[in-house]
Amino acid sequence: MPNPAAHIESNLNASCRVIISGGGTGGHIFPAVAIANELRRRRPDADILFVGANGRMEMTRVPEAGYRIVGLDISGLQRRLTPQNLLFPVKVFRAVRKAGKLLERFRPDAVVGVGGYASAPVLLAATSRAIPSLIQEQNSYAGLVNKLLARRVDKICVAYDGMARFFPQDRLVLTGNPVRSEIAGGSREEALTFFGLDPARPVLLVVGGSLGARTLNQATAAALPQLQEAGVQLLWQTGKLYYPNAQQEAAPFAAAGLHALEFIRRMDLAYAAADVVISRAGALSVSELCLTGKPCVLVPSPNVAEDHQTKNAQALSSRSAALLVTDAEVPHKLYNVALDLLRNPARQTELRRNILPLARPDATTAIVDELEILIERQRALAAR
Ligand SMILES: CC(=O)N[C@H]1[C@@H](OP(=O)(O)OP(=O)(O)OC[C@H]2O[C@@H](n3ccc(=O)[nH]c3=O)[C@H](O)[C@@H]2O)O[C@H](CO)[C@@H](O)[C@@H]1O
Repeated sequence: MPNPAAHIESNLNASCRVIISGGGTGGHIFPAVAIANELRRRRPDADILFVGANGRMEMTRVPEAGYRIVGLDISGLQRRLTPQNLLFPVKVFRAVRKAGKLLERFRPDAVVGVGGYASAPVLLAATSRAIPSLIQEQNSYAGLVNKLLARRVDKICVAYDGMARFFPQDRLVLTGNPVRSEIAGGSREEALTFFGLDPARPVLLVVGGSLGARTLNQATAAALPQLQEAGVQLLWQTGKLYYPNAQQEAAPFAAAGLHALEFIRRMDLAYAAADVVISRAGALSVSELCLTGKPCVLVPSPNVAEDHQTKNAQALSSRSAALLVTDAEVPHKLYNVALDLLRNPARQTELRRNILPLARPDATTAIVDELEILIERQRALAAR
């Protein structure tokens, strides 16, 4: 097995060296990219290295964002008894050892964990070497890795109130979720040209989270004739797994402006093009909808820990800042609600007015402020 540490060069003259670890889904990866971008904006010579899990989404998305990434061979513990589970402790042991070698070679001033498998070995190795560490927790219900490591790390940046039930109060900072800075800056004109859409007709964006959502895809496939009839254009993000089918289903509607897309790299333009968004209620999707002020129908995934997406969605729907349709209601309700909203500009304006104040545009800055404190502390210690 190749040793990832062996190939890593580190810039010992950089004003700081930081490792950012974690991933698995976009909800972990893109906040990590937002943190890296802000650190690089402040310190253009910062040496930033990502560590992810081999085979997971971060191994392609992070290089696309312009950063180096090293993959560890680590996966999650299955929730039932499987042969892989018997090997789990061995895998963790090996991953922690590799992470340790990586740290010794790269010599980071600080390590950031954003949740997901790869953050566990890196944070374990870092904290046992007294390297300063920071966790960013995106959800109102703490992820397993973050919960397990909370007592070992220096700072825990959270997006919701009430997180002291998971994390030690003395390390907690309420910052909000870091959203990539370009997300709210897309121009509608550029977006319509980019996606080849007609400026005279409304646009609906459907996003099933970074992996796609079966229920949304089934309902969207069934609604294609209705959308065409209504003159609505569609950007339908399907996720990798569902794309081959969805592409076939959408092909006859392409001339009417209804498009299936596996993954949207330019989410800034997708939001800018959209009049209305149907979305899963993952933490980052919700933060981005707040920041872009999009009228939206949220459909929380029922398959996540402690039903946290329902809580994310209710935080908005209870303030009339978004509409909520449950996963079970989707087949008979979702497209009636979405089409009503598309036909009702006054309701769109009301939702926009209510969702915008819920954004936390300074979240990334606040997290990188915390990170810089750790970096400076470490540099001061090293200079002694
Ligand atoms: C099923 C599951 O486990 N979902 C979790 C996962 O969601 P998931 O990975 O779907 O994450 P979010 O909804 O929080 O964020 C999705 C991110 O991917 C980006 N994006 C999405 C689609 C696309 O085509 N292009 C693109 O760039 C979005 O702009 C956003 O930045 O992590 C979130 C944050 O920990 C959790 O709240 C979710 O409950």
